[in-house]
Amino acid sequence: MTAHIYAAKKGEIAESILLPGDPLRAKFIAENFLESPKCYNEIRGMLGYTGTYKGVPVSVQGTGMGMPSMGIYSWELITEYGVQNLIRIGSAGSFQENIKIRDIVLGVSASTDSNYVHTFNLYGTYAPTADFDLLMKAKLTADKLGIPVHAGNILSSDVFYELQEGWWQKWAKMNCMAVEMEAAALYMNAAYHGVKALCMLTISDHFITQEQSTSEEREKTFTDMMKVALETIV
Ligand SMILES: O=P(O)(O)O[C@H]1O[C@H](CO)[C@@H](O)[C@H]1O
Ligand SMILES: O=c1cc[nH]c(=O)[nH]1
Repeated sequence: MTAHIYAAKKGEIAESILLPGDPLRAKFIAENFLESPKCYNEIRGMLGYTGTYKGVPVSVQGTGMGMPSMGIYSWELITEYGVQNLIRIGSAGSFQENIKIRDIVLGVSASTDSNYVHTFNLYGTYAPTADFDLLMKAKLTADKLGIPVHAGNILSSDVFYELQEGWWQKWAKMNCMAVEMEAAALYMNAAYHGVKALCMLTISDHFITQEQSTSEEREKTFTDMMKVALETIV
């Protein structure tokens, strides 16, 4: 029982979990990929389910948008429910010409404009990083499934409607692949507690071409990423 997942009892959440920002993406995954899914959380509409995938217990939990929300859910899942493997499955905006709409991106590292790191009281600049084992397994799994992926640095931003002129081109110049809003906090919480985390993204919109996905597409059609994530954790 935690402040935000308080109906779930210890043991009702699996050691491995998928974390979409959108709770309805969590519902879609539970209903379409998990066997015998049981909803363990509806508090704040942040749906969480546990079922099995190929016989292995797996949970899927919506985290909401932004670092504070991801910070809360990942912290509670790790510290109160013993979750060990956390894979964020999100959507992102591509900064790069070769990273196209619907492509999948693995966040090796997550640059950020957030101040989430202040809580760890470090002297210097922390580099939020994916767990290497999960990252390697995701890449090998994607290869085996014949699903191409890009891997590299992503940006976790606090601001969706950024006003600064030319802001994304500067990140693009640093070879940053795409922007989303949660991975850096997830990587920090996982590192602090010694558990494994990875952020996997599907490109939902493109800063160069101006292409955009609908919210329904973001909820229900990023199935290649869902498959890669599930096959990575079983
Ligand atoms: O689709 P999700 O997983 O929510 O991810 C992205 O979409 C939201 C913004 O539209 C942010 O949460 C961002 O990180
Ligand atoms: O955070 C996000 C997600 C998708 N597209 C964006 O531009 N930003």
